[in-house]
Amino acid sequence: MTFAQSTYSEDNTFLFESIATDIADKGFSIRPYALPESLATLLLQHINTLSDDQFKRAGIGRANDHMINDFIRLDEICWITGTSDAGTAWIKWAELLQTYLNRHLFLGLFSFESHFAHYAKGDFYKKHKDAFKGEGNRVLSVVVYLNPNWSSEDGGELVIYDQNTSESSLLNNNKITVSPSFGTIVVFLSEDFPHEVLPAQRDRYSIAGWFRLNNSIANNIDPPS
Ligand SMILES: O=C(O)CCC(=O)C(=O)O
Ligand SMILES: [Fe+2]
Repeated sequence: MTFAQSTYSEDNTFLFESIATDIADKGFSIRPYALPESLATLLLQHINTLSDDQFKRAGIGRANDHMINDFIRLDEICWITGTSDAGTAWIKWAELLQTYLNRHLFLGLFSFESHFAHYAKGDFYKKHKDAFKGEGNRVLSVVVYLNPNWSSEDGGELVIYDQNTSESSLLNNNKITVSPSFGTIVVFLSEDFPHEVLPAQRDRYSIAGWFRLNNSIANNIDPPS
């Protein structure tokens, strides 16, 4: 059995159940150190083998609207296509999550796209949304982090703005701050949560992915990315 196959068969039921419950309750889920260890390790090993020129400056917008904007984001990305054991294992895991969430939350998730991201020292991604209402496009965002021994001085936190939190969290300005620590998983409804990445003080590695609707169902002509 290859590593990819063994990761595929690992039992994720408890994890997927907690993610589904969180999404149903509040629209997002933050699960520290939750990615199956074998998968997280495989992804980290793989990311370490990627050379600088396999990463490209990330843009904003899609197709004709696509552009690089230094004031909005500085990270570099590498799309995951499943040509490596690690990429295949990751995509399989995401498919299992997709199937589970469709079965339990009826989200109608149809396809998945994802990329590795590298934020070098000083890089950030300003407050943004991953999708806009009515575009019928990205439904659910997932981010996992691949940074062993991340400390608070290393910055690079993900800040999620929750417009609907109860009064008890008003003290935090309706902000949820997530450390990009190894194996932490964040999942949220793409249209509902503006978020940003604070400047990283050292190299920060992650995967960002999006589950989408079937675009023919969403009645939206989907331009290639
Ligand atoms: O890396 C993160 O914490 C989030 C990245 C992000 O928001 C994005 O790529 O859209
Ligand atoms: Fe984002």
